[in-house]
Amino acid sequence: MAPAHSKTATATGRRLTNPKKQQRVQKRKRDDVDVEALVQAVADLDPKGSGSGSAYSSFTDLPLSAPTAAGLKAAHFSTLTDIQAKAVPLALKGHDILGAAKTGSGKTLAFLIPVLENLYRAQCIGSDAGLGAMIISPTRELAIQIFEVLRKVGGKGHLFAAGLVIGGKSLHEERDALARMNIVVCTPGRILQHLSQTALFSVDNLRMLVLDEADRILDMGFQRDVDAILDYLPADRQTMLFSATQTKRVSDLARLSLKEPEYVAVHESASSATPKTLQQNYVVTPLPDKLDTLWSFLQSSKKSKILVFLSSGKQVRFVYESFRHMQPGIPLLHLHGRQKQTARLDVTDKFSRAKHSCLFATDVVARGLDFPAVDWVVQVDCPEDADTYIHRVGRTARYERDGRAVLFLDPSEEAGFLSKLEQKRVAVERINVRQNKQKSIKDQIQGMCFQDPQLKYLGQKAFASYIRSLHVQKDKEVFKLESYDLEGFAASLGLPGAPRIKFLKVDPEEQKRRKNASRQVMDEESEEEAESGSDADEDQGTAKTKTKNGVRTKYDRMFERKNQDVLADHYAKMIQTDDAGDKADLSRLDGQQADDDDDLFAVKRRIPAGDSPSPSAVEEDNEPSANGAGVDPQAKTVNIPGAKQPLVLDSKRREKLLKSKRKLLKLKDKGNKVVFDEEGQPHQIYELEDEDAFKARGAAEDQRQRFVDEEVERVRAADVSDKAAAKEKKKAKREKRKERERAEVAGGEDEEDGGVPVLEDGRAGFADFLAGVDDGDEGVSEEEDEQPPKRQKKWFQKDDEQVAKGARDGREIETFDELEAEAARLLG
Ligand SMILES: Nc1ncnc2c1ncn2[C@@H]1O[C@H](COP(=O)(O)OP(=O)(O)OP(=O)(O)O)[C@@H](O)[C@H]1O
Repeated sequence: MAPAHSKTATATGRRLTNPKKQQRVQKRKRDDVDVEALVQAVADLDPKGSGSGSAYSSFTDLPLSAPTAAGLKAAHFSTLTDIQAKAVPLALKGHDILGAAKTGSGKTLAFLIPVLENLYRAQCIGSDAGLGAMIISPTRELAIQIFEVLRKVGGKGHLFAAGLVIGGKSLHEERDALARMNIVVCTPGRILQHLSQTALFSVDNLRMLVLDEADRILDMGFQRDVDAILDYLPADRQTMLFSATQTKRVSDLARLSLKEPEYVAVHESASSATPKTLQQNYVVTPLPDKLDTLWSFLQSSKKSKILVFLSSGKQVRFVYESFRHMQPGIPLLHLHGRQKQTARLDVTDKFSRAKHSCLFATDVVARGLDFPAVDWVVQVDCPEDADTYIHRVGRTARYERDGRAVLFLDPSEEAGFLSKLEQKRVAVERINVRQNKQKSIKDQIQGMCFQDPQLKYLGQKAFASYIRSLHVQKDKEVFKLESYDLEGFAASLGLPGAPRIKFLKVDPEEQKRRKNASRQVMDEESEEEAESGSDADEDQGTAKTKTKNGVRTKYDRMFERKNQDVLADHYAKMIQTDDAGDKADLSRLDGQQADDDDDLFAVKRRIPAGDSPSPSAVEEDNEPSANGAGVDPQAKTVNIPGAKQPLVLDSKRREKLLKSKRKLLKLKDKGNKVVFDEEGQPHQIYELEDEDAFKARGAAEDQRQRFVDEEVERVRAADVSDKAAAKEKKKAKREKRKERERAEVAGGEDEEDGGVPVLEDGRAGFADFLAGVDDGDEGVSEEEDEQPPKRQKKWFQKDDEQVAKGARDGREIETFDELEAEAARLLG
């Protein structure tokens, strides 16, 4: 099989002089004979099984073309799995198929083999033949995986042009390739884009349509795209649907215009809907303790390959970033739908190849992905329904391998979700976490969030998105928002309190109380000020005057806010991006894409329009111009170094202003005079002490003298105690050295006897090295005592003097030139 861009078989009928072309034509003739025989063999095929009525067990039992048989052999596929044995013969005969089988049971080959074979028998090969088969997958990762299997099996001799259309490349590139494809593996959104925009892309010859993870593709999320795609496709085609949790809705089947579909459900009568080799458990862990439990789990499973499911990309990012900082001792990876395509591919590839690793992911990897040898699937956040549970746990225990899965449930979710699982024939057994293994990481996370505002920001986003995910859950028997300990959950994400979420109804009484409380405080304050009879307020403008009247404006509230700079970086960027109409990359932690549910936050500290974004955030984006100003071409703002706010370029006059340095000076901050205290801390000038109070403490000279005396006394006392401490240290060290020498003399007993470890060259080891370091003047080590005293560098000496002298230090003046230079130095 050739990729879409390579040459396909040449049309027959022309005189061919090229030997390669002649060979190809001969092969085609042979193929023609093959094809005729195959068509006959398929017509004779009994889809129910071999002659004796039993299902087919080997691929060699089926009438397959030579290239497909060779591909299967090369990939070491010899026996058919149950779903393949039942679905492939029916599909070869052209039936529409509704295929359902457990996860990891080989459904991909069950539709790929018929695709290759049916197109081969129809000789739908080469660019003239047009597109013969379309395989739709819900995610890019799964589409890539299907394409890889197609290449593996079809790559041994088939001449089809096959391609992937999942986005990530330019439309133009994909368009050119699409025009020549016989088989396309695609995602719904991207293929629809081509169907509606690419003039040369014809689907008139399409014979086969396959929906992998059909129930997902047909559900609400893709409904519009899929319906639009179906409108373009010819009605006369073979349609195949596959999934571990198959749709049976009549409306879905009608949408797809299936013709007397064969329902092939191999595990329907099985006692469990999940693989037999999968061990499934759950632990009840309250929401605030989930991260503790996850951390403790990772600590005890470092030599495993683990896939951890969380409910949203924000959860994934927060857990990944915070755990990464705490270095769990197992390589961490993360994957969610908002990552860039290249990053997603890189992560799936790394996780596939890893022996021991932990991947935090959203449901973007819940379906279809065939990561090799996953030991554990951990569901930290409860899945939305039992089907999602089945797909998630299906990432382990694939094709007869063993695997384990554990589900974390909040006490409020336990009864509801277990009954849903039971209805779907999924049995999970409760286990408890060993208390001696459970470790709390709440303090660590809180500490990290305190130090790193970006992590705290991620925590807030994670909180909001999790609450939203609970809020939008359809199954209210399982997800009862009021039953969760949200304050505790916020604390477990390192937040000082639960952020307020718009859709969470606040008790109206409480809301009223909060409003009135702040007004009361302001009223009390203004009353106090009025009583003190200060006139100063009136000079400070309307804000305070109004406060006196009991009316608070939004400006009052703005100036009352504390810690305004904590998240300024993020909010500034957020506002900037919004303004530019571009939801671009907000994250500076790992370069991932922006989030789109910011509206969930009742942002209490949004930066007012007049305030400038933090300089660092703006400077990063802006290129410096000739006069030092950085221009952001999208936002049309300019950063003026030293100016309080960026200059908005909204008129020609302002653009001209940029060219005049003198005029720019007007925009710059004039600067503030500050006074430094004893500790070197700057203070505003108005913070200076009142002159009268200063005078009341005596004459200035007396005060100075008193201060000097006190300081001298303090330094003297400190000196005495320092010397005593240094003496003690020196004594202890001498004792230690003597002890060591005694030990060496006594026959060099080895260090296993408790002595100080000795390095190979006889030097003392690390412990002794530490003991030899001293910070006091008196504590200089004895070896150093024996060395000639180092010349002290005079505190006023310049470095260049030192360099000039350094060349001559330690030796006599020998030449006349040197003598002259020395004389010049002494004079000058
Ligand atoms: N006939 C076969 N012989 C040996 N291995 C097979 C065979 N068919 C499939 N496999 C292997 O089984 C694994 C699972 O196959 P596949 O991904 O097709 O499962 P699936 O049923 O599509 O799973 P899911 O429901 O999760 O999408 C793959 O690693 C595949 O290589």
